[in-house]
Amino acid sequence: MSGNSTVDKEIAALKKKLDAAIESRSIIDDEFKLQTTLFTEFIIKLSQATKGIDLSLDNKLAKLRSLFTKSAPIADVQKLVKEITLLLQKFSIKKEQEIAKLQSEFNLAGQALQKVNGLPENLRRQLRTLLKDNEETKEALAQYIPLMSQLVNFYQTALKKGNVTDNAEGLLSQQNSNRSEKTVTKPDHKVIERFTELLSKINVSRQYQNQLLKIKSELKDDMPNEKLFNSFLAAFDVISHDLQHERNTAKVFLSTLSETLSTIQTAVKSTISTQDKCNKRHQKLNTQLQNQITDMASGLDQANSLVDIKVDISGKLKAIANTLDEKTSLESTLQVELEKKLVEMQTKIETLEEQSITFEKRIQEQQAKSLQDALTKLNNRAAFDEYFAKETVRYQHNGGLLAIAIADLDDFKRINDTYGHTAGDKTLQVLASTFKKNLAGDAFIARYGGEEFVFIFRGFDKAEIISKLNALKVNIARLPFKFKNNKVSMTLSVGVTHIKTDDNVHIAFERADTALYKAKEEGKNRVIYIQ
Ligand SMILES: Nc1nc2c(ncn2[C@@H]2O[C@H](COP(=O)(O)OP(=O)(O)OP(=O)(O)O)[C@@H](O)[C@H]2O)c(=O)[nH]1
Repeated sequence: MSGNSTVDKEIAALKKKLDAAIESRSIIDDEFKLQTTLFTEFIIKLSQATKGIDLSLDNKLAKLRSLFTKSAPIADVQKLVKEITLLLQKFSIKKEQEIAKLQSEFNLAGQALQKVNGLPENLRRQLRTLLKDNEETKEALAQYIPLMSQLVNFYQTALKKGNVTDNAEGLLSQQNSNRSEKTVTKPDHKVIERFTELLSKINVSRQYQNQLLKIKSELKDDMPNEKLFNSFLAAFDVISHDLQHERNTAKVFLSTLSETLSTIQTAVKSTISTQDKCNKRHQKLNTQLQNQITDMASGLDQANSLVDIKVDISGKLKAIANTLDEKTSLESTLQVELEKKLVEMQTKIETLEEQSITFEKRIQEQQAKSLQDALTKLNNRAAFDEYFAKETVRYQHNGGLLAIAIADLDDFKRINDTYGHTAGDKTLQVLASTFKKNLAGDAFIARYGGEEFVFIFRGFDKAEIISKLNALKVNIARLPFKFKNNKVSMTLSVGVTHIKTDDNVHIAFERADTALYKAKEEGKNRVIYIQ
């Protein structure tokens, strides 16, 4: 009896375990299905954005989609994602070469247009600027492919994470191991951090910037995986729309340019042939007139009476008048035709002019953006490199005073970790505008990266620079930041040095960096100058 009851108890316990296992399995299955759907959606969007770029890329993406629908092993998916990443990277290089080719074709077409006679002077000038700008710009389209490649890389990391914890546990999981309780899968904090940084680096047209900022502001450490996936998809949508927009702008301009060129070519050809025909017709009419006049003269010789002469002359004068009418009408037809052609050409040129203004604006916008930090709107690192190199050369030629300061926020990681990345971003924006308010007239200001900024001073001695930087430091510490109802103050450490005659940009930068390191070591919130 007692033996039976023990067996019953064991059976009941086993059944309970089995039920729990079945339930936990079904939760895992549901979640995996959901994440698979989101990933498949991402692959579809990636396929749409890259469609037609490369046949083997199209095929691999289609294969990836089918692996997902067949719930293939995650190792196969990873292998394919790796291949796709490599292809995108290869394509990024190819695309750059194609853009260079497109630019040179555009230059040739533009130069041909410049040679057309009668082109309005302002259009000629704009074309010259456009051609010059075009030589230097290749950012516009080239930036997208590496972005896609980064996003795919990102997914690969996410996939690996899923694989490390357990192949069916989810793509971005940091799971709660108690699966019998219904838990929401949370993404890894690092993944959100990297995604946020990537979003900060993406430079899209103004009209799409707010959409990216919105996506970024919605990223939170405690957001569920599916929401993060939706953010990936949304970011991808924005990038792909921007790419489309970019392609369209360039396409519209180039097609207007080629249309105008061919209209001008046709008009010139047809004017030449009309002129040719008219010349022949003119010659014929001239001969006719010549003959009529000769005929009139010979008529005079043979006339017997004044009446005969009158009749003869009046008849011949009528014929001459008719020939002259014909000549005038031919000339006016030619005039009308020429005017028509001119109006047609003018209209085309005006359209081209409008398009070239739009295109020029886009190029200028792209150029400005390629030197501007997307988050703070300060100069970016590329702009700093260019400026610092130029100023150093100038200093080596002309002498004077040139100094570089590197400023780094103290304990900024704490802001991110405690209040989130969006709060961190806002902080960086407020600091950037404080830098501008305090130093704009005195220094070139740039965001070097992360929470590091650089200032270049020209014409100030040690005491003046230290006083300016100390004043800035005090103003930063006074900024009234408030996060989640907590008053927070930020401090700044700065390292600064003057450039010396035998310095190069790297040596000077390193000296300022050493000064910054010293400022951090000595307790932060200070300015250190190194000779
Ligand atoms: N919100 C936000 N954070 C960023 C961005 N770029 C870099 N960071 C963060 O800046 C922090 C830098 O941390 P650390 O290098 O440890 O520096 P720190 O906390 O300021 O410490 P000290 O420099 O020693 O005072 C990291 O948390 C980065 O994620 C950005 O664009 N936005």
